[in-house]
Amino acid sequence: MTASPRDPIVAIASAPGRGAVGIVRASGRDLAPLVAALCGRVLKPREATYLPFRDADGSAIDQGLALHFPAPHSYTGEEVLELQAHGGPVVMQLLLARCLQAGAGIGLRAAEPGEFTQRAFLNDKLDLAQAEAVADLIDASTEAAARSASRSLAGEFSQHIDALRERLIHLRMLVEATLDFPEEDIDFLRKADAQGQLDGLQQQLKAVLARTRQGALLREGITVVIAGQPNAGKSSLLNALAGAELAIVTPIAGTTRDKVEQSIQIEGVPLHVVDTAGLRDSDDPVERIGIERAWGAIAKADAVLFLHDLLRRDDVAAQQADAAIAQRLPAGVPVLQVWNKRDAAGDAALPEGLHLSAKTGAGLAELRAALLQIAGWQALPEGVYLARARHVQALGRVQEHLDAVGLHLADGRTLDLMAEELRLAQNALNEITGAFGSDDLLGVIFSRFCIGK
Ligand SMILES: Nc1nc2c(c(=O)[nH]1)N(C=O)[C@@H](CNc1ccc(C(=O)N[C@@H](CCC(=O)O)C(=O)O)cc1)CN2
Ligand SMILES: Nc1nc2c(ncn2[C@@H]2O[C@H](COP(=O)(O)OP(=O)(O)OP(=O)(O)O)[C@@H](O)[C@H]2O)c(=O)[nH]1
Ligand SMILES: [Mg+2]
Repeated sequence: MTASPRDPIVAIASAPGRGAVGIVRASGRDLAPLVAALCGRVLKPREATYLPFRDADGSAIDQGLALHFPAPHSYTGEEVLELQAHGGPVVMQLLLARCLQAGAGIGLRAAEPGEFTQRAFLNDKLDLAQAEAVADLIDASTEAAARSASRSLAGEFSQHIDALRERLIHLRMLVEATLDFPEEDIDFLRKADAQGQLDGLQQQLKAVLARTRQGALLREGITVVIAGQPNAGKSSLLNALAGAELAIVTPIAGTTRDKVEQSIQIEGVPLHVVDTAGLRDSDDPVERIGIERAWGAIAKADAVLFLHDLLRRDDVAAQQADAAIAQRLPAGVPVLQVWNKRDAAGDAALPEGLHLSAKTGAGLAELRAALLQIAGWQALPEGVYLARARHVQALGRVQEHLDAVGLHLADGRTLDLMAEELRLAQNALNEITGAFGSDDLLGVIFSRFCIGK
């Protein structure tokens, strides 16, 4: 990255609303005029000073702590000024406005979302995966997500990517060297055990991919659609899982029309549960629209929870209706067969699948475990670092390119294609940590941050 001078920026760094303390933060070069105007003195580096923050007329806006970080030893790697004031929204706005006014001469402007962290990235304080972890840490809604994001921010994920990259570069150099010296040939690669290196690399990649998938799962979760005939108890089950009366429950078949969505978490894994209209042939135009929506949700589901009614297990019409639904379920989506109303079903032998009662809660623990399993969640002994779907996709592309390298290596006559596949594999790895990342990608990632971060 070229270290081009960037505009100084300022923003409220603390959350909107009232708080005990609020922070206004500026980052840039040559902030001395700003420091002088707001604080009325030169500040000792990295030391908190209690002083009045001065308005244009010299009066105090508030008394607080000022912190000055000379470049490059700051969060952004630029010169940073922090004003830690009493955290009222009006105080924060006054301080922000005063900074913009006092900083007009140095071109100070309000920061865009994520711009502080983007600068930390551009100044090599964080790589891209770590910068993403900052946003994920702030957004974390479960303890597991927060702890895992913190690991990624500390660089645990990046270290795995860097280790892969080093091995990949080693193999790449070997192949490129063979290309550069035409008298060398595929035997040279054989002697250098290129195959062994590739195998090792692929194995390591597999392990990293598995862990990254877990990390992405912890961040993104999966969508589970509850589907089945009317009155099976779908809405009752959603309510039982959520622990709240979200969806309307009645004994009338065809109660639910709109989809009802609720995110819950099981062991920290987010599950987006969707309750849908009971599936049947209907002449009611409103119900038909609901049923269409149910099929639409099923088509997009990561897993389908197919709910059956134990009280109708011997009813031939119900069996036929279930069979018709089963036939229409999309191939490739995992389906969990679940029987409801166990509390009222007597002691007859139970059909295959999970059995529960949305009414009493019996069997819900087993259902939760089965949902975790279908999501592919395994609590790893080493712990999880948080990752994103973007990272999993990039690693998947690395895997494809390495598979192609294997084919070319076996072929033995396509060294140049092998070199190209290795280059593409490295590019895909680089996208994760942001080495040579495209500007488009950076724009998308940082624009999703909150302002002041
Ligand atoms: N008041 C305050 N609290 C905060 C932040 C902040 O910006 N301000 N942070 C913002 O997200 C987080 C902490 N992140 C930070 C990261 C690096 C440096 C820093 O000064 N780095 C220097 C020195 C490192 C050192 O002494 O070891 C450097 O990297 O050179 C500061 C904060 C959370 N808490
Ligand atoms: N005994 C018993 N009754 C249940 C259980 N779960 C649901 N019910 C009853 O079954 C009826 C239908 O429940 P709902 O949750 O509305 O069923 P649904 O599948 O959402 O129905 P639609 O929205 O019409 O598709 C209601 O009278 C519920 O009280 C259960 O576990 N045991
Ligand atoms: Mg319902």
